[in-house]
Amino acid sequence: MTLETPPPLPPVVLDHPLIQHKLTHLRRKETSTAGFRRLVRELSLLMCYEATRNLPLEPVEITTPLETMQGEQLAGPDVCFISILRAGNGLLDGMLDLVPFAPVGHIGLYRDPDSLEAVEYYLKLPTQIASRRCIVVDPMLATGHSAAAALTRLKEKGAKRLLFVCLLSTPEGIACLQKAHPDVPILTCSIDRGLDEHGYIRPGLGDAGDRLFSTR
Ligand SMILES: O=P(O)(O)OC[C@H]1O[C@H](OP(=O)(O)OP(=O)(O)O)[C@H](O)[C@@H]1O
Ligand SMILES: O=c1cc[nH]c(=O)[nH]1
Ligand SMILES: [Mg+2]
Repeated sequence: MTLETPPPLPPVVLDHPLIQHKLTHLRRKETSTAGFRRLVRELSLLMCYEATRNLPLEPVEITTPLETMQGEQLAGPDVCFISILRAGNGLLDGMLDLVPFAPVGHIGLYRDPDSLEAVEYYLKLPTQIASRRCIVVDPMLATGHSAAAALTRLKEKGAKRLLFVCLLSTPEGIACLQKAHPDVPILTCSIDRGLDEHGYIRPGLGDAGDRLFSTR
């Protein structure tokens, strides 16, 4: 690291009691597909509340039933969400409930089961990506390869202001992502113990995509 490169910010763990309560039920193996989907939607709504904490506001004059006043509104539609397919899509519904006007980009990545490297198969981004705040969502930060590859690709396309939001992370995944992208803050609901020999998060919640879409 050079003198000019500031050290990465420590990851922010979202320790709100509602988040931790819902996360515990999400992890349970007996949670049904319907329950899993409902919990991910609720969790993503709560995560979005935290992820949008620093969005800029601008003044706006409005009239209440009684008088005119100066209120505040979000300054311009500059935020967008980027979902890392496929499991990232599970986090979109709750986020879009709160920010329904936000454009959404998709990057398709799967983990090669042997090398655990990320393989890209799809990319479609909103216009003017360079001037937007990009909230990148994926439930799982395991080795960190998928998130790091997604952020690299977004930067290649011009994105400059990025934030990565996930449900579960590992110390290994955080280290990988911070090494590749020290400028990108990480928001997570939990830093789990680590990875097993197959690259799964332990204790984790299993395969997020399979549980969301009831595959396998
Ligand atoms: O940090 P990593 O080791 O890269 O692992 C995390 C990735 O693994 C999962 O996706 P997966 O490859 O299973 O694809 P899917 O979403 O289509 O199930 C998850 O949604 C992340 O994208
Ligand atoms: O534990 C893990 C690791 C990667 N992807 C998942 O869905 N789960
Ligand atoms: Mg998967």
